[in-house]
Amino acid sequence: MAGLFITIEGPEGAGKTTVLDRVVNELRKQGLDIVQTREPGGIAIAEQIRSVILNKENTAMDARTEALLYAAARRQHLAEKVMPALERGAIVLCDRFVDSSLAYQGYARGLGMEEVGSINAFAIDGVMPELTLLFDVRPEVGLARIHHHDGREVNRLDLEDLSFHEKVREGYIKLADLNKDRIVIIDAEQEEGHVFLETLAEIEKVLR
Ligand SMILES: Nc1ncnc2c1ncn2[C@@H]1O[C@H](COP(=O)(O)OP(=O)(O)OP(=O)(O)O)[C@@H](O)[C@H]1O
Ligand SMILES: Cc1cn([C@H]2C[C@H](O)[C@@H](COP(=O)(O)O)O2)c(=O)[nH]c1=O
Repeated sequence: MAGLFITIEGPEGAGKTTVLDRVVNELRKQGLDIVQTREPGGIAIAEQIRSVILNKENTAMDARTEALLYAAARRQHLAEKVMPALERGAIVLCDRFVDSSLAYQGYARGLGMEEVGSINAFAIDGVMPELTLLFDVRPEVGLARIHHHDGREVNRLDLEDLSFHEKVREGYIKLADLNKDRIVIIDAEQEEGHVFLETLAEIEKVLR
């Protein structure tokens, strides 16, 4: 595939969406063909799956069902949006991808990173990002941010206890250790402007 696939990862309230919006603006000003998207979601079918997974009423959802639904949404989003964009040579910037499933379902939920990796191998069929930026933030900082963010709906995963969110962060750090050639850690507790500049610089490195 001719394009470039970049993902942004991190715990709740890390600032991914805020910084991604600024980065996309900047890169579009440079005349680049940018597709900004997110998981779960990004296209109608995956957004419908998202609303099932994140619905606060769905407290009975089994952990494996949750993992499978994320993988299903991922497959549809890849097939319908990401792969066609990469094939035409675009730069795809995606808020979350398979590392979220490994950190949240594999590590924090305890399903196992390998097991969750296996169901996702079927979904992604070899498509992996060239670069992943991991926005690292302590969960208490990230959660405080989202609770003060007017208009941001608190979803089923946000409501997990602090120890779950601590495990998510731990899972991400393990993934970064295992994938040093792909995952770059950004200190997301810095002031937003610094996070933006560091993110842009990392992306520009792979664009060169
Ligand atoms: N570096 C920063 N310092 C302080 N606040 C920030 C920073 N970056 C973002 N915020 C604020 O934190 C809140 C959450 O940001 P944002 O929605 O971008 O996070 P996110 O990583 O996309 O979260 P989630 O994945 O949980 O939806 C927003 O109110 C945003 O303005
Ligand atoms: C892709 C993916 C996401 N999650 C979790 C992470 C968040 O709690 C929500 C998505 O909400 P956001 O506001 O868009 O960040 O879903 C997950 O557990 N596993 C995944 O694969």
